[in-house]
Amino acid sequence: MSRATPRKVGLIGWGAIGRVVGGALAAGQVPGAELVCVVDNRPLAGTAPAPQRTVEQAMETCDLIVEAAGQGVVREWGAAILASGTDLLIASTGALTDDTLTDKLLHTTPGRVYFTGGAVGGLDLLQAVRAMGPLDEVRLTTTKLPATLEQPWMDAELLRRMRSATGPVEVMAGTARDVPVKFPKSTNVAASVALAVGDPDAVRVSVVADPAAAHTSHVIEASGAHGAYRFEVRHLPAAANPATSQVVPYAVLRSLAALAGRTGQIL
Ligand SMILES: NC(=O)C1=CN([C@@H]2O[C@H](COP(=O)(O)OP(=O)(O)OC[C@H]3O[C@@H](n4cnc5c(N)ncnc54)[C@H](O)[C@@H]3O)[C@@H](O)[C@H]2O)C=CC1
Ligand SMILES: O=C([O-])CC(=O)C(=O)O
Repeated sequence: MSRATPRKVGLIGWGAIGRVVGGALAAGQVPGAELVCVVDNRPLAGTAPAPQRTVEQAMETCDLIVEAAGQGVVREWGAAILASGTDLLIASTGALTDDTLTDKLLHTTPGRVYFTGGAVGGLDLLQAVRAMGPLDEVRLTTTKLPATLEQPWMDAELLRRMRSATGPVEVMAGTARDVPVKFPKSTNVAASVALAVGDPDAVRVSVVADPAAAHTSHVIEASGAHGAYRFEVRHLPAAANPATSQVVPYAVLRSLAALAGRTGQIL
């Protein structure tokens, strides 16, 4: 059953994700949800289908805010949004590698915090498995085009290897605690896996740059007392931002449909 009154949605981030999400909302493609305003730190000059507002204004007029801007927005505004009574759907899950912030977001009321599955699948099942007890081993291997993984902290030698690579190059091996900090705009998926299994330190992550990676791939492998799990996805990158997979805005729209109470939704 749908909610009696539509959810009033504010969107932070008018980029590769936000434009598709905002366009679909404005076109009425998510019954029970309407786009009220858009927040971005760049002037949008009327290019969005709803007025540009500040985060403070969005909190006053919306009952659900979608973050599709970056980890910094989650850190700066997450708790304030929830404290204002506005629900928050987060795409930049990488901010949740900070336990203090995670704790705050999970315990600040009366708003409720949600995370989109984003670019990866299987998180619902891993969360169910985790309810039976901890997993022994969880691995994520993310492979992308080298240019989408370049970071200011990389030394000249690593950049040279990435730029001249003719095959896959591992650019970082670590955990879901430290990888999303090093690649803030391109490895949120690691933090999403960690949210599903309940422990960022338990997820081993390998980030691979591959000049032949026409598709971004994420392979999740997990095992424990109750079984073994493997999820592999290959996505075309979004044209507007190749660090983001094309499917991500549609994952956000699916999350929004669930929050708007769409019947028949797979949860
Ligand atoms: N959970 C997941 O699977 C995924 C999560 N993401 C997250 O979503 C974020 C957005 O992705 P895209 O749309 O591809 O990025 P994008 O770079 O295309 O767009 C980001 C937009 O947010 C705006 N923005 C940035 N900082 C802001 C701030 N402090 N206040 C207001 N606006 C701000 C920018 O001006 C830009 O318009 C990524 O940075 C990443 O953290 C992205 C892909 C997958
Ligand atoms: O996790 C991220 O930030 C982006 C990503 O890998 C994807 O969209 O496939």
